[in-house]
Amino acid sequence: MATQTTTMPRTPRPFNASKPPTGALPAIPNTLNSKPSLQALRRTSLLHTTSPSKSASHSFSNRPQSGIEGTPSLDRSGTPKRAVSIAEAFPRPPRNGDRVTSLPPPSPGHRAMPSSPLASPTRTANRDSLMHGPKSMASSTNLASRYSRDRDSGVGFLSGASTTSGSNEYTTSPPRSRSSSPLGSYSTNPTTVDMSPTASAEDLSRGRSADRDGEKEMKGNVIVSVRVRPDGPEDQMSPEWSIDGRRGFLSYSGKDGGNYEYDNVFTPSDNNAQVYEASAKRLVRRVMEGYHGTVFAYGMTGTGKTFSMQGTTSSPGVIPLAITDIFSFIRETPHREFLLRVSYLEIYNERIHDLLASQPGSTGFVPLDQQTKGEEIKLREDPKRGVYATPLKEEIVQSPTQLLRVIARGDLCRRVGSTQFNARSSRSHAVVQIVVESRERVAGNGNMADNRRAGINGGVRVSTLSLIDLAGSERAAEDKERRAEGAHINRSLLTLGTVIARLAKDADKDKDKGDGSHLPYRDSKLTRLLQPALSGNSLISILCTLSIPLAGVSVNLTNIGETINTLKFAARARNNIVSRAKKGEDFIAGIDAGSKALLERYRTEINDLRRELDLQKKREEQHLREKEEREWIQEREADIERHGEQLLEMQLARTALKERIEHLNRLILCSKSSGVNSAGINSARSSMIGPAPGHMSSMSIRSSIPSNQVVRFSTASSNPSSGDDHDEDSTGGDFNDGNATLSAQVRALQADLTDRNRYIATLEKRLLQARRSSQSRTSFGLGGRFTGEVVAEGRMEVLLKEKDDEIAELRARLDDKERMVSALRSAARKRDVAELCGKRFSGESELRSPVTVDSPKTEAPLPANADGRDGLVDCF
Ligand SMILES: Nc1ncnc2c1ncn2[C@@H]1O[C@H](COP(=O)(O)OP(=O)(O)OP(=O)(O)O)[C@@H](O)[C@H]1O
Repeated sequence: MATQTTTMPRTPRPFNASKPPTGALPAIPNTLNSKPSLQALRRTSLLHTTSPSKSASHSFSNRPQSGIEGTPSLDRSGTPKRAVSIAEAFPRPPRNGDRVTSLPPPSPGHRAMPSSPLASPTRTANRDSLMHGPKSMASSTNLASRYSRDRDSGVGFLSGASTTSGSNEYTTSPPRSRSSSPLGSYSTNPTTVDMSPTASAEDLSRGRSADRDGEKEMKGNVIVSVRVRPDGPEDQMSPEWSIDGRRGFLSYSGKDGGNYEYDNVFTPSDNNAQVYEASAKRLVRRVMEGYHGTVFAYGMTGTGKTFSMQGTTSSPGVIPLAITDIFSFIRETPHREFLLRVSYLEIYNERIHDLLASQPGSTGFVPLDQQTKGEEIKLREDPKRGVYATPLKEEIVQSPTQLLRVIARGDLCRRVGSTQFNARSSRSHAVVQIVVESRERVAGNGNMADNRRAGINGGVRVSTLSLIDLAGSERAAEDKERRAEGAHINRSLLTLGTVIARLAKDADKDKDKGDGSHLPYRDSKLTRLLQPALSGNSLISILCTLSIPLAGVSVNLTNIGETINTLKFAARARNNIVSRAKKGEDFIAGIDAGSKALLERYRTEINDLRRELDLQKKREEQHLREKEEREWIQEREADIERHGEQLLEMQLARTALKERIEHLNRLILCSKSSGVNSAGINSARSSMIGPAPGHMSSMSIRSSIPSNQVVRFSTASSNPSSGDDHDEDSTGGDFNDGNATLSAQVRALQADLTDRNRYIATLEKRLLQARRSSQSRTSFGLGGRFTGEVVAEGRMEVLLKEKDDEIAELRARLDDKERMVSALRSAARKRDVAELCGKRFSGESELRSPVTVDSPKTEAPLPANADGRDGLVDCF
């Protein structure tokens, strides 16, 4: 026996690769002791066939009275069966078709099955073909919908199209469920109809309808199926075994044998697709509608649990088919939005490991003790969430491929070991958990406000689908490690059996309480994890796998015992588990879903992010506006600076002008002073001095004459002794060269005046331009927007006004100058005249007496002004 372990990906195990175990197996508590005879079974079968309508009429009234083990009537005859079901919420799948696998075996061509599981006819189809004659085979989807229609019409099973396979003939089973009996001998099964406020209208109407006529078949929330692994051709099976797949019966006539009835009995010829269709498909769809659902495979090692749950590439099992259906449902339900998250854990040697957080061995073949495993997971209990494992990695998945990939990754980390019965035996219980969150889709952001606007009050609905592949029960192995693992596996399975066996008593005892608090759920991690499902909060489908020996093959009694234990386990589960599963309420965000519904949290987060995005956008716009404003301000500041520079320039020009004017004034005064001592001038002055124009000019000029110059003039003029032409030359400065110099000064002054006029005109023009551009910028729509600009504009106005004033002043001065120039001219003319006269006069006097020449000098010395300046100034 190989004892090596591996983390290699699982590959399909070869058909009949292992033999059934022969070792001792843990005993399952047996609360059902009777062993119905094969005759009783046959009688039942016969009645099933001949009077199908009875099933409906006895749906709720009687418990089965047959001696079939697994029906509560065996030990609690007459006691109402406690199986609870939602009205149509989790309907039983159609019964098996013509799958009676009892001796004598069917004809060889009877079980010809199509190779593709999805395209293959289902058992229900087979049944249909038998009842209604051969018809073409429809797709599995069509079959499902037809099944649904028939169920609603009360027929309970497929009708209509079907197919024959070769020359096979099939019969359709009558509508029935575990709560119904064609014999009319089943005890009453008090069925709980989910009339909770969250039940859909469809559910309610179905419930009412079922209550009303009592003829409609009520569907159980707990489906128990048995699958027989093919150990060889079915017709070579041991004659002690009889399988009626169509009716869900299985009997063993050997030692400790009995007759058993289940919701489904799958023969070796049934493939994975058929198993899924009948045992899990409707559960999966109900999970999508808001119910919690649990599917688990139980059975002896090597009997096909993993094969049924995972399947192979060519024959996908329950898990991949469920995943396909989940996404089909999402596609078919456009008015809701979904969020799926998946976790994958294993219970190995009573320790929980997160398979999604673990790393598989890189070499692919790593001894168990060397396999890297993630952090140990603890189980916690919460009133809302029930029992859950934490911390557990959950991955959000968006497509079937992604989900399958995640699970495949977890599979790589699952502990697998070689045992006597299975080369790749699962050494742990593996739990895939898919959490489905859904909510009504609304236009807008999908927040609660949008919901209210759309008239939708509901929040997020959360449901969980648990798909569990249990480790197989096995006898004590020779290998120490395998033995230790086996002990843990067997102990947990034993606890599971014990809990299930005591569920019936528990329900009787704790009708009021019903919390199962005294049940040994805590004795193993497996039962603790399954507690919510076993205690009634979940729809359950249990698939028990077993292997039936071939005829003539020596049978190990231990194997037989283990097979019988599996059958008993299944029977008890079917009778004792009571499911009160209700559709999950829609959690309103912030109340219940706060910690649970990721969808709501994501929606809230999306809304928050959207708000943040809007805010960001606004901030960006604001930033852009501010930037533009800054740029505008900078432009204005540059303008102001430019204006400032221009102003400065103008100020400089003005200063230059002032200086020049002063200079010119000085020059003019000097030229006047040059005539101070001249008699001609003095005499002319008396005629020049008029009260009117000269006075204004003199006042104006005097005001701008520096006092030192005046003093100089005064000194010169107050010295009569030296006041002759010669003296005048010495004190007259640059212009003391007589008449010619005076005319030159006048010309220079005129040129200067022209220059200044031109310069002032330029200044005026520039000022005008500056004012205009400033005004146009201000009126460009931005004027007055900012205080700084207003201030700047105000300052500009003031400056411009100052400039205007200055120009006016300059103009006035210019006028003065012009007047002064014209006065000078006329003075020059008079002087010329005076000189001429003087020359003539002096020529005559020279002839007579030279003394008279000095007379003008003494004649009228210029009176000094009050400030001591030369009085000559006043002649201007
Ligand atoms: N219905 C079936 N049809 C074809 N092959 C099957 C079927 N059931 C099981 N097998 C084969 O039997 C072998 C053992 O099956 P599987 O590993 O699924 O058993 P198991 O119950 O999971 O065992 P363990 O508890 O040791 O993990 C595999 O090779 C598998 O391919």
